[in-house]
Amino acid sequence: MKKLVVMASGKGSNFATILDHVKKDEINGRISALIVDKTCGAEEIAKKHNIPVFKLKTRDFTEELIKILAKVSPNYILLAGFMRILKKEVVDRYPNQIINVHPSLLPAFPGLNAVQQALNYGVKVTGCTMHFVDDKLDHGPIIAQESVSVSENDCAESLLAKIQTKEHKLYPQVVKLLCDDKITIKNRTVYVEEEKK
Ligand SMILES: Nc1nc2c(c(=O)[nH]1)N[C@@H](CN(C=O)c1ccc(C(=O)N[C@@H](CCC(=O)O)C(=O)O)cc1)CN2
Ligand SMILES: NCC(=O)N[C@@H]1O[C@H](COP(=O)([O-])[O-])[C@@H](O)[C@H]1O
Repeated sequence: MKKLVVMASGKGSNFATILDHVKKDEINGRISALIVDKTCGAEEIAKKHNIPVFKLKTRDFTEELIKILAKVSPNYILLAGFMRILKKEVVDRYPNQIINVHPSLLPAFPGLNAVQQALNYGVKVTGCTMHFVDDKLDHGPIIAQESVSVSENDCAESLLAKIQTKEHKLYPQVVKLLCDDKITIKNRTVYVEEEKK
């Protein structure tokens, strides 16, 4: 049973989806804590389900975060809409143990407002990416991706909704694979052990 910590800053729809799969025993893991950097929807979800919430208080939250993580001692740290960049001091303590979901097909459109970036560029296909987190931004080895088509009448909200539908499918799948030790990595290539038929 793996210990999971989720980090969020927003509504928490990805957190809620992962929690749902954990509660249905579909994932060999338990969410030990939620870490947030602001009052947010994810915090309300955690409180409703009696999951301990740690709220980062300082602007440079690195030392505070290191102490919290040392106390909880997770196997994996799941960034689910956490909108702050983790410093090298944190990332180096948890090699290949921190993952993130990003609303574009990386390396396209890294950073903030990825969905609007894709619309502004005029791409016909975008999507979401699950990746390991390194000390750079949206640069870590890619674990999995899902695509969505961009229609002419899409706006940022409608396109984000399509992308998040795929995120809510992909994120729990990746967490399940991680908790079942079915993901390995060599250099920048991530290998996923296929389900035995
Ligand atoms: N070391 C890493 N930390 C984080 C990564 C990562 O890949 N490496 N991913 C992000 C998530 N993310 C995109 O997926 C992302 C989050 C935040 C930002 C950003 O520019 N944040 C600003 C503050 C924005 C705000 O407060 O509203 C900043 O930190 O200066 C870009 C991309 C999570 N962390
Ligand atoms: N660059 C990071 C980024 O934009 N992450 C995005 O924040 C959303 C959080 O939604 P949620 O709080 O409902 O899970 C997700 O769609 C995720 O891809």
